[in-house]
Amino acid sequence: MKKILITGGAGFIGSHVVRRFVNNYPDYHIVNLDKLTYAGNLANLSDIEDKPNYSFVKIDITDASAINQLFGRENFDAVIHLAAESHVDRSITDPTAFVMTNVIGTVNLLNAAREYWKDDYSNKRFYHISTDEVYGALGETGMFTETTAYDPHSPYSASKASSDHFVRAYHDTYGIDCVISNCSNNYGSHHFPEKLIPLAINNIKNNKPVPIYGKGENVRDWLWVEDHARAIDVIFHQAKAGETYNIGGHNEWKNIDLIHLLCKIMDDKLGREAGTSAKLITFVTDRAGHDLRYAIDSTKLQKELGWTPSLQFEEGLEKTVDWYLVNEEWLNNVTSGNYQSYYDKQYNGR
Ligand SMILES: Cc1cn([C@H]2C[C@H](O)[C@@H](COP(=O)(O)OP(=O)(O)O[C@H]3O[C@H](C)C(=O)[C@H](O)[C@H]3O)O2)c(=O)[nH]c1=O
Repeated sequence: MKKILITGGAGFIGSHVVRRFVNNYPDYHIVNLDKLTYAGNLANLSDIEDKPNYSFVKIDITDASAINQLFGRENFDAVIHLAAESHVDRSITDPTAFVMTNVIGTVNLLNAAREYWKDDYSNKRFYHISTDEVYGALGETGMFTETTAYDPHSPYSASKASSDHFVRAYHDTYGIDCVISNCSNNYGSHHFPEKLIPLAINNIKNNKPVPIYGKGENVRDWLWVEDHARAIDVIFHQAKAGETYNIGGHNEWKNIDLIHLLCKIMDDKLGREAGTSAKLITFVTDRAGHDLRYAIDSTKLQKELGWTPSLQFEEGLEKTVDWYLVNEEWLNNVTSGNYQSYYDKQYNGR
């Protein structure tokens, strides 16, 4: 049985990866490591938490000794590293938290891999999940490829760029089998409502203003989170050591156009008169250093490993809205801060 450490498994993307691996690979044991910050929520995994091939450990990756003890106790075959501070706005107000978790935390994991796998790196794998924001910003044309030079602008993207560099350095210097993927914006279920799409869904539902930074002209490439989890599965199993893959939806939207589409879906779903939700759109002060456009070319992943996105955006957005409307309790819990009590109830004393 393979033992795989997935870090950040209680977060948005992480929980989709954990669910996929636990369900699809009964012969793997998945250890989910998460600090359970405001954005980590074990309720995201309530459907798989009792499976025999799943366990959870609450650890902060900035705690090197806790990481080393874990590696000493468990004989991991691989690490899929998703744990990160991920919200660009928070990185602008508190950059140090991003350096600590995203840079120091990643180096702590790499050091543990280096120490505990040193007898034979060949059968191990360290897979770092990263972002397209490391490449910087595009004008109106062009796309990021795997050879685009790094040019991060926000403290968040600078911390992810730095952690990518460390992962490559440990591959080149110590020979650890490392793989990196850089993905575009994700959307789907279990997304903490501070990011654009879930925040807008929550605000529209509650008749609150939907804040659009600047003029809403910024462009993002949106990918359904389950397609990202499938890409991670494919890359984890098939990529050669040292490789990097870009992952994207080939699905660019200006923020304002996306929000208008979302408002239309919400009007339909909530039985509101057409145009009601759009009245909530409120233009607010722009994000500092706001990157104009991200667009990512995933041809390499498609050609070499055969992955393509499965879901059309309009359909995926509707599915996402449905999920939030049905899972009102989840949304109320995360927005009221109650979700921590879920952890206390489920895991304290175990
Ligand atoms: C929260 C919010 C955002 N925005 C704008 C800012 C961006 O142009 C766009 C998406 O913002 P969001 O914060 O949802 O995501 P990004 O800043 O693009 O970054 C996200 O996608 C990448 C790949 C990651 O790697 C990040 O971890 C992830 O957070 O909407 C608004 O106009 N209003 C709002 O209230």
